Amino acid sequence: MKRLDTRDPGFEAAFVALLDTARDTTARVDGVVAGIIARIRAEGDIALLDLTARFDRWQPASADALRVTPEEIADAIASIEPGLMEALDTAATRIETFHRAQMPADVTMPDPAGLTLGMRWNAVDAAGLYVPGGKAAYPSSVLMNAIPARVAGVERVAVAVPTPDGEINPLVLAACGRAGVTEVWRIGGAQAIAALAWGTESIPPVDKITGPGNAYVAEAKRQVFGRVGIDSIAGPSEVVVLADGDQDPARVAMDLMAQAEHDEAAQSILITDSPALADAVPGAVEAALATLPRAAIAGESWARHGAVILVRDLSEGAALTDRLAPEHLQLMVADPRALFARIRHAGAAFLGPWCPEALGDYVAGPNHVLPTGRTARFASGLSVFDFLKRTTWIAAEESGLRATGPAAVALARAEGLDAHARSIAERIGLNSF
Ligand SMILES: NC(=O)c1ccc[n+]([C@@H]2O[C@H](COP(=O)([O-])OP(=O)(O)OC[C@H]3O[C@@H](n4cnc5c(N)ncnc54)[C@H](O)[C@@H]3O)[C@@H](O)[C@H]2O)c1
Ligand SMILES: N[C@H](CO)Cc1c[nH]c[nH+]1
Ligand SMILES: [Zn+2]
Repeated sequence: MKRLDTRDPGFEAAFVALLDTARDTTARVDGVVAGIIARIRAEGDIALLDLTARFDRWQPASADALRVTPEEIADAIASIEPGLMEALDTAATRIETFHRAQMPADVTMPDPAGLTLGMRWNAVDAAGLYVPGGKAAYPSSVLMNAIPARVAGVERVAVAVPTPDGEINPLVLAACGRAGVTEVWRIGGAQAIAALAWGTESIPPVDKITGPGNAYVAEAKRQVFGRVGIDSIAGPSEVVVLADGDQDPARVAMDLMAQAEHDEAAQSILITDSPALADAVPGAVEAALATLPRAAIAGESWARHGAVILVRDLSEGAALTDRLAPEHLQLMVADPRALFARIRHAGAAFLGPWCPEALGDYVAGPNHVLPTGRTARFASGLSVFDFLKRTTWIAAEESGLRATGPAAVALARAEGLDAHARSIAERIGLNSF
């Protein structure tokens, strides 16, 4: 864990180093990922089976075994104890309500020149949803991906989830069932992203790939972009807790560890204007780690990428937060709304000491698939918009073409594009030359 203080002369260099640190598990994974994608493109199912055996330690008998059967989904649902199924249902209902509220309306705009202009939203035909499964199972990520896809109206929804050692978490399958997903593939990592993007003999390609994952998944999504659409780069988890001196160090510590326990490459940062809190939290983190089953992962993340930054005041903290553009931002201060108004770059914000980030991971309603690695400067969390695209349209009668066409003809002539000019001019009897 790094300790920084904005009063120190070396602060700016240390902060820039923190911003620039690559958090990938193996420093650079782009070469490995390019090799995996090339193999899937060249060899299809054979490569998929081989890479699944290598990285997930599971050797399927044939490509048919890669697809989860409807009976397996039904059995999984039946095996979940009712209280847990109720919790899944609460989460699903709340996520659906929030995402329904996001649905945009089509636009139709009659215009005084006699044209009618519009914009229509359509869902993509097929979406591939990546649900991580290497170090933890994520039933919640099934809901966060599949519900917006369904609300947007995507016809084919295919889930890819790795099954390390062949084991699949029943709650993941139950979440697929609850979200109405019937196409589930036991594949993970870069090979899953490549298979969804390019297709194999058994897996038809999709148009858009969404969902979080580790460094290999994030890099694979980056590399297949263009062949398919992607949402954001939702890589190893991050949180910035911006807290004042009235906060309980133990609660702050547990919130930091809640993201650290995802991955050794996760990053948890405390920014505070309170020297006392800055002094207390590292000890509270050690105390929390002593009680956490995933202490090895969380401790490694905290040691490698954690930071405590002491600032002169909360405005300075807000400015640093904007530079970090974290995936999650917790504002544990007396007036969180006022402070939030001064911060522009974060994937999702959690306002007040009673709003731990983990609430948003599961049941609040907004999506937990969020941009990481400072990409919240330009990207947003997953939403129905990721499964929709716009088609603009123009309807013209003769009068509308006569009113607006001459200007287009003039511009087409100026660009030297004769066919453009004549396609309009000859319709309205204008001498184009
Ligand atoms: N940003 C978000 O919205 C969000 C949400 C949930 C989870 N997460 C993140 O998702 C990630 C989940 O990671 P995970 O590892 O548990 O599951 P994962 O499914 O993302 O990755 C597992 C896969 O990684 C591949 N892999 C592992 N080691 C490899 C190697 N050496 N070479 C090639 N491929 C390799 C394997 O194919 C394996 O199937 C965590 O970083 C977590 O923080 C992010
Ligand atoms: N915090 C993760 C996003 O970074 C999402 C998640 C799922 N389950 C628990 N947490
Ligand atoms: Zn989480």
